[in-house]
Amino acid sequence: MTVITVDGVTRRFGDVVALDDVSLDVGPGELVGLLGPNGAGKSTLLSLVSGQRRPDRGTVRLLGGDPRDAASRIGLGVTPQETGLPPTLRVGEVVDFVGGHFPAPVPTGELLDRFGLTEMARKQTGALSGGQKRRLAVALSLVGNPRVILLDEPTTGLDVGARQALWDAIRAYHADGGTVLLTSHYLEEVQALAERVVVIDHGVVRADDSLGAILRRVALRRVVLTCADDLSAWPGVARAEAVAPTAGADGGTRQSLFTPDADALVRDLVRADVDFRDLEIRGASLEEAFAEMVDADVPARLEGATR
Ligand SMILES: Nc1ncnc2c1ncn2[C@@H]1O[C@H](COP(=O)(O)OP(=O)(O)OP(=O)(O)O)[C@@H](O)[C@H]1O
Repeated sequence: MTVITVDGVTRRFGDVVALDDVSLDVGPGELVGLLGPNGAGKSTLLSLVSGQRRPDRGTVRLLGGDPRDAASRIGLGVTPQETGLPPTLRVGEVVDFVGGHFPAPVPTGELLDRFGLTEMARKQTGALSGGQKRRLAVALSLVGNPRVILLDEPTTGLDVGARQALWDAIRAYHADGGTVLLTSHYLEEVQALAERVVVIDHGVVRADDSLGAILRRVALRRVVLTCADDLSAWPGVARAEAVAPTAGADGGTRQSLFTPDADALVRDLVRADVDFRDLEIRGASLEEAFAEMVDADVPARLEGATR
């Protein structure tokens, strides 16, 4: 049985199509990173899975049931992007309160210990730092001993140490068999945690693959040159695109060759005496390459980049 099933889901807000025919299955014990730029539709997808919203079209199932039924959500823990903690309640009281809604909550002391919050148990949440609040918000997703957790940008705004500590807690939950669907803007975060990565942009799933496969895809470098031959099938070229205007003033086609090893490709082309000119190599950072992956208008961007 899948833990989360999203099938052909479309969700609009007025004229904005936040999700456009999205399908996604998450199996037991998976740790899936949902990666995408601002406004991609990540939070909307989580809100459908947690039953806060209804899809306009398509179906969403959570642990075999309708997420809008409270019974389906007994096995669910959620950390939303923003958490409003009651400022005058103490940390321990908030954990007790949320845990009280579940049949078999984690004992408060144990949960606080796991998240390094023991010393703050008697502090009012209004007195916590931003990082401490975030830690508490993620801890609260686990208080009900859930089978699956949804984390919306769990470590945004945290310093390196706090981020590592939260990652460790998420990893520990996963190692115990828990299922995790988390969103992030940060490749680094997804890289640190996820086994599977779903890239979403403009409400559309652009890629859904293992972390390794996604990283290989985004780690490509771009070799731009003008050549009379089509080099798209050259060894080492993973993908090729014509760059508009494709024809140079004195003939040849301007083309972008994406490759994991730009140096080796250029050496090969020189050795084979391929007649190319105006060579440019753009070393894409992971961020740049990721942006390229979600950019539907790649040829236009490449044209701009080669000027
Ligand atoms: N309640 C709402 N009313 C109107 N439009 C909304 C609402 N919620 C989301 N949207 C729109 O739907 C689209 C997807 O938003 P969503 O919050 O799901 O994206 P996101 O990927 O989570 O973005 P971010 O990374 O910035 O949190 C955006 O265009 C957003 O403006």
